[in-house]
Amino acid sequence: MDATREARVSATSRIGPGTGVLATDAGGTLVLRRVRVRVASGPDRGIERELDQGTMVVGSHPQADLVLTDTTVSRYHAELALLPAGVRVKDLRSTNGTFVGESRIESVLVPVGSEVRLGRTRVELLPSDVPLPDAPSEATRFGRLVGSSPAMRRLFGQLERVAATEVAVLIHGEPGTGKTEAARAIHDASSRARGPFVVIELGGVPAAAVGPAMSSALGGTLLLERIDEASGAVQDALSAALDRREREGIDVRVLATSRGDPRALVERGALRRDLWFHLASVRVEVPPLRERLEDLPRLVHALLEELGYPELRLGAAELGQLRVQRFDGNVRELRRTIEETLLRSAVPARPSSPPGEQVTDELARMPFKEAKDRLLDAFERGYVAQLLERAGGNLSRAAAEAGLDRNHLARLAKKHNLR
Ligand SMILES: Nc1ncnc2c1ncn2[C@@H]1O[C@H](COP(=O)(O)OP(=O)(O)OP(=O)(O)O)[C@@H](O)[C@H]1O
Repeated sequence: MDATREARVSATSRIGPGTGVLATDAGGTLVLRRVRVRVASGPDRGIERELDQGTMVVGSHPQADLVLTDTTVSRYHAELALLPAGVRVKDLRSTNGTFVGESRIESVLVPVGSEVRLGRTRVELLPSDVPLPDAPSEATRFGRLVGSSPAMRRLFGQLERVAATEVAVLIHGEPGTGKTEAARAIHDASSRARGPFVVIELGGVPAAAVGPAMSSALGGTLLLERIDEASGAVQDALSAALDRREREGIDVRVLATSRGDPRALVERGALRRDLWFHLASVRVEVPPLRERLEDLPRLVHALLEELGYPELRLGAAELGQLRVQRFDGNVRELRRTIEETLLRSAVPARPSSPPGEQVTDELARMPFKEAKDRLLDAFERGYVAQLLERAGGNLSRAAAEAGLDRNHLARLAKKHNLR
């Protein structure tokens, strides 16, 4: 297998099945991103080729993938590679150079829609997306996320699809909707499930923590929590870490979450554009709870189960009350509401409730030794009284029954005034 072909196969397996790269279009639909490479000037003007997988070598040699007759173009002039984040343009040591804008480049990642120049020929990299069928999943659960509403089943369909690939995914949605759970579930459903799942909260983290987080996720998944809260310094560190990952082939899949609308972040300059290309070519939105109230019964059941009450069911009246809540805090707020309801309604203690029911409030407030003596005293008195009663006051019989020394039992009986 020659080197180019090998690169093509490995690039294809990197971007998953089918031809093209999984991406999200402006309308939020998953698409297979392909690029139409169109010659925009020079003697071959008008020629077009689809770049739908792996790499394309452009040059004047008849065996190049896109052959140009321009005499300022070298035999193997440049290589284009379709990646989830855009198109990598690499100059193959051409005589007259490869340019993006005014800059002569060696290797650079450019967004789809860019133009590059080889010698005197301009080449456009045009989007040529193929929409993927957006069928809702049959499942009503994905990892720990539950829901049977069309909105959640559509999300599950998208999550199943992205879990089968290696692409970076930006998960966005309101607070408490389940973004972290969605990321965890992607990892668990992916081929990296046995590798580490490392979470780094970008709000407030020092920039120096980014590199080590990437290293500790080797072979697994790194979740960048809340990129909308990353400071400029953290964004710079992230950008450097992602570049290094690509250059050195570091084996880490990256997922990210954001509460804010990620596109607006880029537009107002709050998120570096290159991070957008690296992290947000695939975006999935977790819908707010108020838009899927039909999920409430199932969610309540799942949360009760998690809280240790699998046998409990909420009545119609209680569910009705939940339905009129605003749930600005989404599923996290629902969880809190349920916890509070459980406390208020004094649900019987769970089997796993902490030991020490005999410790009354009064005992609990005493110094430890005093409380312990008091409790032991009460136990001794109760135990010995019942024992003697069963033995009809016969000390020897009672001692034998309880496995106690007769004299010891006599002292205990005396101490508690039982004889
Ligand atoms: N669809 C769901 N099914 C079951 N539990 C859920 C679901 N969505 C969220 N939860 C639960 O709600 C809580 C909040 O979820 P999570 O932390 O994933 O939200 P988030 O969107 O990442 O929040 P934030 O914006 O604060 O980072 C967790 O206890 C999670 O288990």
